Amino acid sequence: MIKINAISKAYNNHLVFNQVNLSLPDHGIVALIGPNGAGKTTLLKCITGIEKVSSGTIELDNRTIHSTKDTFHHVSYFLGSETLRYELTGKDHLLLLTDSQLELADYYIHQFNLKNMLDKKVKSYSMGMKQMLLILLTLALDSKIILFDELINGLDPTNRLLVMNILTQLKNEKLIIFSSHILHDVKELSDSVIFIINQTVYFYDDVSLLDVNELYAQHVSMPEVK
Ligand SMILES: Nc1ncnc2c1ncn2[C@@H]1O[C@H](COP(=O)(O)OP(=O)(O)OP(=O)(O)O)[C@@H](O)[C@H]1O
Repeated sequence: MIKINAISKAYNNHLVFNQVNLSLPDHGIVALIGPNGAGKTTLLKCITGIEKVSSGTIELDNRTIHSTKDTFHHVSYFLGSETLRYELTGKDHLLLLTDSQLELADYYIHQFNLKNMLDKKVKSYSMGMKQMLLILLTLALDSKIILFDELINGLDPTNRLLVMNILTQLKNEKLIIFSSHILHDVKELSDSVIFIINQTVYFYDDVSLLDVNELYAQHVSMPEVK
């Protein structure tokens, strides 16, 4: 469904990744890992069409993605809380949804126990509350492809488990790609892994055959724990 053909991406003269080829599965959970600044967010933005690739192509169902217009009905994404309107309440954000999306939103509001916070303005939300509102909105769009940038890093253990359970339920029908620095979550949640390091992108299609900590340690020097 998503096919990445020899893409390279540079910001001015700074090369982020070079000659990447990937064929992503049409459903399942893919973790995106790599050190700070490796290019995880950039890759997600290229898949959404927010960022243009410098060369190569990304295809969605055999059609090249040129901009967000090409992914609008197929890809929903969670790329940070700056997309929220701070003077509006959580409920105001739901007004953007269609009737069927609202129905789905109601289901997730119940599952995540979010009812109480929705009447409050987003500016009064904690980081985790903003994250939960974004997760709610992203899931309610019911897209076939869902991208989450640092999805669960800021959630408390209850919300983390609730979100992980929902994603596990959805993975048979959707492709979910989430970036994370928490290797434990990667092992627990994902079916496959994209690892970005030194401008190179590796894809491991079966996480059960992979030692994620070992992979990371092979490429990134880690300080000793004192
Ligand atoms: N809009 C931009 N203009 C110029 N350089 C950028 C831009 N966005 C990202 N970069 C650079 O591209 C590289 C990759 O950044 P990116 O945000 O994709 O990394 P990341 O893997 O998501 O990092 P982190 O784990 O810290 O979130 C970094 O060197 C960053 O400075």
